[in-house]
Amino acid sequence: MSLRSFSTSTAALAAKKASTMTKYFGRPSNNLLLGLVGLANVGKSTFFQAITKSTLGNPANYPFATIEPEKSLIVVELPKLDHYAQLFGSEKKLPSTLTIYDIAGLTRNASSGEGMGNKFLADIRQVDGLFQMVRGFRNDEIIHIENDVNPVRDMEVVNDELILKDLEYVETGLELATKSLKKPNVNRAVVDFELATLNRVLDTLYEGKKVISETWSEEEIELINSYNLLTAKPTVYLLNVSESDYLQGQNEFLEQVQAWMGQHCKDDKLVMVSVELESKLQELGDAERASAIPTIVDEMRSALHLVSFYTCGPKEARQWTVREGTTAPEGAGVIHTDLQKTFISAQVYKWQDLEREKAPLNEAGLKAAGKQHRCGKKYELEDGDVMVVKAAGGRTR
Ligand SMILES: Nc1ncnc2c1ncn2[C@@H]1O[C@H](COP(=O)(O)OP(=O)(O)OP(=O)(O)O)[C@@H](O)[C@H]1O
Ligand SMILES: [Mg+2]
Repeated sequence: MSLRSFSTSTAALAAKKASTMTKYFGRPSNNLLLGLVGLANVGKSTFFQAITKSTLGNPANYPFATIEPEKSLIVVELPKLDHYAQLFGSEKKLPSTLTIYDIAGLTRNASSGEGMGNKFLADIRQVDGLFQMVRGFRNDEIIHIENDVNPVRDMEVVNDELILKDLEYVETGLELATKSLKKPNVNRAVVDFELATLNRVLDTLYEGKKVISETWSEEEIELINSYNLLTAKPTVYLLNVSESDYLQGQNEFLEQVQAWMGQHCKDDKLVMVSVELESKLQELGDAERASAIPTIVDEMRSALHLVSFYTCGPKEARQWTVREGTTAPEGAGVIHTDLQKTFISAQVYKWQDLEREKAPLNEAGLKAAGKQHRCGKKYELEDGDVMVVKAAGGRTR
C-alpha cells in the first residue's frame, strides 16, 4: 500500500507541548449516553421529542406524564462531517452518536421513593452527562408541582435528590470497601485510598455540594468515575423559557440562575431554550434557523471536554470523539489499537484550511500551500482535524 507523502512539518504543530491530558469526570465515547432530568412537568418530554426528532416520549400538560424511560438517538446536524464527505467524495457518513434518556420527573424526596423518580435515578446511573431542564416560563395553564415558578429553588430540589441518591451509593461503597479489608491478600494501600476518597466524597455530599464542584486529584477522579455518581456527571442546565424570551435572549430569572451556578457548580453550563418553540420548529421541519439544539449539543460536548477528529476517504467520512488533550497516537488507538502501537506520524488537515475548499479536494495545492501538516507523537488533536495515520508496516488510515 502506498503511503501518502508528507511535505510540510509545521514547527508550531510539532512543538506543541507534551500531552497534558488530565482526567475528567465522565467518560469519552463515540457513543455518548445522556440523561434528561428535572422536576415533573417542566418540558422534558417535549424537549426530548424535539431533540430526537421522534414521537417517542410522552409530553403532556400534567405532572408524571412520563412513566417508562424512553431512549433515542439524537440526530445532530454535523456541518463539518457533511463538508468533509463532500470534499473527499466519501460514499458514507459515519457520525459519532448521542443517545438521550427521557425519564420521569423528579420531586422532593424522589430519592427515597416519592413519585416515579427514584427508579429512574438508578436507570440513568450509566450516562456520561446530564441535561437538567429547569422551568423559567410563566403560564398558569401549566401546573408547577412546587406551585410557583422559581428556577433556583427547583435546581436545588433536583440537586438535593441527586446528592441523596449519591449518598446511598457512597455509603454502600464504604461498607464494601471496609469489609474487603478483612479479606486475605488485600492491597491495603488501594483500599485505604478508596476509603479516604469515599469519605471525602461523603463530606462533600453532606455539605450539600455536588461532587463535580470540588477539586480532585487525577487518581481520585478515576476512582470516583468508577462509582458513576450522579453529581459527578457534567451537567448542562436548560432554562426553559417562553418563545419571546428566547428570541430576545432574556429572561427574568437568568441573572439569579447564573449567580447560583457561579456559587454551586461553576463548571456546569447553562443554555436558554424555549421548548415550546423547539417543538414548533420541529413540526415545521425548519429546526436550523432559531433552534437552540446545536448550541445545547456543543455545550454538552464542551462540558465533557470532547473534541472530534475525522478520517476521510472515498468509502467513508467518519467522526471520532475523544477528550481534549488526546495525542495523535492516542487518537489513532481509538480507530484501532494496533495503530497506536505502530504509530509513526500523522498527516493533519485543519478545519479552517478546508472550510472554504471545494470538491474535488486539491491535495497537491494544499500541500504546496503548507496546509498538509505532519504531526508527531506529541501532537494534541483539535476539533475538526482530518487525520491520516502513518504507521509501521505501511499501514495508513
Ligand atoms: N417553554 C414553554 N412554554 C409553554 N409551555 C411549555 C413550555 N415548555 C413546555 N411546556 C408545556 O409544559 C407541559 C409539560 O411538558 P412535558 O410533558 O414535556 O414535561 P415533562 O417534564 O416531560 O413532565 P413529566 O415529568 O410529567 O414527564 C406541556 O404541556 C408542554 O407543552
Ligand atoms: Mg415527561
